[in-house]
Amino acid sequence: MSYIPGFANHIATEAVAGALPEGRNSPQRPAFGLYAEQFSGTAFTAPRHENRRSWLYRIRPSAAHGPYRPYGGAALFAPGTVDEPLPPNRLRWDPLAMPAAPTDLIDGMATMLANRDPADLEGVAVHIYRANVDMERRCFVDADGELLFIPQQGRLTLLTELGRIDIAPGQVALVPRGVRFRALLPDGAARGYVAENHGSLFRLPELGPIGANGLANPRDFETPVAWFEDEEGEWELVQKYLGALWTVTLDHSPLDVVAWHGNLAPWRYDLARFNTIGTISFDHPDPSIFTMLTSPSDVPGRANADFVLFPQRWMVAEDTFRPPWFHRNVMSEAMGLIQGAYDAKAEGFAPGGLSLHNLMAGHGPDLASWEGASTADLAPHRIDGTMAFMVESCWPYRPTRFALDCAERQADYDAAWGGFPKARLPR
Ligand SMILES: O=C(O)Cc1cc(O)ccc1O
Ligand SMILES: [Fe+2]
Repeated sequence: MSYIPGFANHIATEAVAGALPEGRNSPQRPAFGLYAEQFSGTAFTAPRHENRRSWLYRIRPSAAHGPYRPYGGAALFAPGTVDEPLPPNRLRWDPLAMPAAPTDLIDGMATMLANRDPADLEGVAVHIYRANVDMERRCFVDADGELLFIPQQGRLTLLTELGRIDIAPGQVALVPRGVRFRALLPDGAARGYVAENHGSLFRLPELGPIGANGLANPRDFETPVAWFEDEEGEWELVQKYLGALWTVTLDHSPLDVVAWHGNLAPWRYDLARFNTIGTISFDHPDPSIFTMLTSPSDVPGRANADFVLFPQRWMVAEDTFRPPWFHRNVMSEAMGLIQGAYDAKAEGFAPGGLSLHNLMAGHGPDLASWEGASTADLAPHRIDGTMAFMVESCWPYRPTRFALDCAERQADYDAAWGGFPKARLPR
């Protein structure tokens, strides 16, 4: 399976020679009787540099379906968040247990945190998936936002309308809003995170004085070439729409796009390609230096969602407390860990776990990390074998009922900041 490098480039690809019209989008009779369909990710009138759309040439129009009915499965996926007053508590979870029964990616999705209503076209939700069977004769489509898949355990194959994406822990993939797909699990079991962005599309951040290169470079994003399946018989299509799940039965696989062109398409990215930038003098920079993707809000500089990476890297700062400092922010921080240990949390934050430090919550290094980093010899030191991430949002997150009540929620997270010695002022 091959991929085309670049971020949001205009691509033209066909799985059958002659399927893609030349020089026009909507010929009177597309080749082979294919149906031409425009697929938009932004308003028609969005500024040119933000405008994202593709033209799909498919075996049947995606309009060919009956009425959707409420979907009875995936009880933990998009159940809504608790509406009681939200205490200003920090929250943390151990990795969620793998399911005992056969469970595919969609039924294995547990929504943990969300903010805003998908109908606002703002906000972001954080889900965790645990799955052990392939999606067979079953597809999923999210009308509520683009899906950033962050595997933590086991490979994922995403068979999407616009091509096939293979990812493993250490890689991420993005499926745009409205792209139908099904997921296969080559390792039999998989766990990971999904950031669902209801707001403006994720893009690469501005680089300012960093210059023309650095952080995630556009050439390292990979978009799959056209791929399709021509399958008949009963197929289920589950849709997430305005915060609820719906199902419809089709008489064919909806993954029937034979050719497409445009700049709205899924991609994958290898996190090892991230060009991490940090201090070579003193002080720990703000975590915005680690931004891989950003979804701006309407307020300049205040992200609807930032996807931020904390990769393995060298720490060389002189006369500096090197891990993240103590802080309280107006932004809200959901964090996950793909591999290794996170430098601000010596204890209790396991790969596959999740934490939430919401609006103005005091947080930072736990006691053990603070003790270690305050007394460490400041020779150059490499933080190895780690990859943490943050989904930072200007909208405070609310947990779901499941997130609050599940056995994996740590009852004693506040203890991470217990036992700090009092400062000793001169008498
Ligand atoms: O809270 C965290 O661990 C995330 C974080 C990391 C960092 O390097 C600086 C600030 C920050 O919020
Ligand atoms: Fe933080």
